[in-house]
Amino acid sequence: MRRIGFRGARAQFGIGIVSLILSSVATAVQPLLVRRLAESFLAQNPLPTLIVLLLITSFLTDAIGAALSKLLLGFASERFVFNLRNSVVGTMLRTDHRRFSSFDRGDLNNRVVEDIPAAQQPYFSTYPELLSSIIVSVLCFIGLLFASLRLSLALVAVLMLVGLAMMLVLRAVRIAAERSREAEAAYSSRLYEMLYNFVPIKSLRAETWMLGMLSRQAEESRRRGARLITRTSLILPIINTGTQVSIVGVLILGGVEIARGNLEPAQLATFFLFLVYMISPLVTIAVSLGELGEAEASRARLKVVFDGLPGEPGTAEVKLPASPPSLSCTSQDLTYQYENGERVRIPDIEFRGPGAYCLTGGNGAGKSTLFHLMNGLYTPTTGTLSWNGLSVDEGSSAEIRRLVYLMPQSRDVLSMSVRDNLLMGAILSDKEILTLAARVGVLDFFTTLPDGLDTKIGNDGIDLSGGQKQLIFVFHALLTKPRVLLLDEFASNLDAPLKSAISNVLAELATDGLVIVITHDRELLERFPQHIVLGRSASAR
Ligand SMILES: Nc1ncnc2c1ncn2[C@@H]1O[C@H](COP(=O)(O)OP(=O)(O)OP(=O)(O)O)[C@@H](O)[C@H]1O
Repeated sequence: MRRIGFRGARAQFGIGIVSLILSSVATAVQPLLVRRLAESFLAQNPLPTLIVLLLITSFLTDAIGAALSKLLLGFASERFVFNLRNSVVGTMLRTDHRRFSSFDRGDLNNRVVEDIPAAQQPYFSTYPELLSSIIVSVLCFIGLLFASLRLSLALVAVLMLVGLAMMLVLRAVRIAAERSREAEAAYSSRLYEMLYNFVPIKSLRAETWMLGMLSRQAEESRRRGARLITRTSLILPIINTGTQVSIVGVLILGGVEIARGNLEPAQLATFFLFLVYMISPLVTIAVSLGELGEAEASRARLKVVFDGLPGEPGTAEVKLPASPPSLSCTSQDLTYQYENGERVRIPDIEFRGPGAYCLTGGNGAGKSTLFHLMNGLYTPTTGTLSWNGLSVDEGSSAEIRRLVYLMPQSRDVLSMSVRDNLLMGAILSDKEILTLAARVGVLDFFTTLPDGLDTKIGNDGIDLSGGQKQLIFVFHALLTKPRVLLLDEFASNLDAPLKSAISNVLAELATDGLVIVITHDRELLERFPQHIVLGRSASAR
């Protein structure tokens, strides 16, 4: 994860850290220089030019170094988020469909949007702040040791007690942060579902019920968030009390030491100066360690995505020829088991191309499952399915999907232009799109769009009817002209003339390819007389 995130950001990160170190060292030498200046004033010597120059230089280095490091680390963190987002989304899109289905989509959305920015926090904010604070604290502590060994040892004793209390609190913070992130992600998933099903929820008057479900999840998230805040809120009081006890202790003990003649007032003043310079870094160290616990919770959630979504195995060699003289798809003892244990048995079937088939059968007979297997999206659990003798398995599935196009039963248009929805990356001219439109008698639909093919669909653009959406899905399939086209209920929303015109295009595709249509539509069943019926056993008629 770190390797991917830092790609292209290493130089900015490196210079940012060097600037930070310079700035921290410049901060830590200031008490020393101030002490020298004060001593010179007390001795009524002339103004020590070198010390003054060094002090001014240290102020400037401190300010410039701190600003530069903030800027460069900020740029590097944006790059880190960008790299990780691209990588996670790329992994999701390339991953095995079956593994992907076991993830909750709302939760995945939350991991990319929320967890990635949270997980970058340590590298670009918390660790650098820790580094800077440790440098200043250590250098100031060395200054303290030189000013008074006894007072330093007393200070260490107080700091150790504070450190112990901090460790206990930080552990509690980390656990609470993990639980809080999980609760937030669960809320995000439920919200995602509500937004996705907004229309059915409204139309079925289920708003109150859905609000209740969301409120319960929000309440859980609030409860866990409150627990995290309770624990985090202990950090500052512990560090403040520790600081106050240290200051008061140093003054009392220092006074006693001066009275006993063991310490000079100037030594106590120097000790005090170093202590004051050390307080702010110590507070930062404590707060940063608390933040690390929260970032760790996000990092663990991202790790699950990286580990749980392995990419599909690539196909080293192209095994299925793009244009064989004939095509055949056969299955033997084929079964597919879903994540929930549901096992679908497919009777032995055989499709032979060129040609067109209708695939029919009762609800739940396994038609869509068979299409997903034929497309390589699913791989057989037992038995075999093969294209021209090439078995559908993990090694061949990506290659099979290159030639076998599946238009699934349920999908939605993308909030992009009509052209993007039609082509989805395919490179085709407007003329090719409009020629097909003219052929199936829907040229008017495309030419009367407000911005032509650039018309946006969705919030900023036009809304489409169910049939118009289906037209766009079918058009995409027809324009890409695959060798094998699997259409799952493509005609349910299309009017009779359009259905008939599209059937003609399909018949033409079937002259040198294979077209299979899942349908119960009488006209289509008559138009494509080769049928395979899935039931208890498949039968070809
Ligand atoms: N994602 C899934 N997870 C678990 N089981 C599933 C899933 N998809 C389908 N099934 C189960 O697999 C069986 C076959 O479903 P499939 O969708 O393939 O049937 P179908 O013939 O296409 O049905 P229909 O005509 O109703 O669309 C059904 O029993 C269904 O419950």
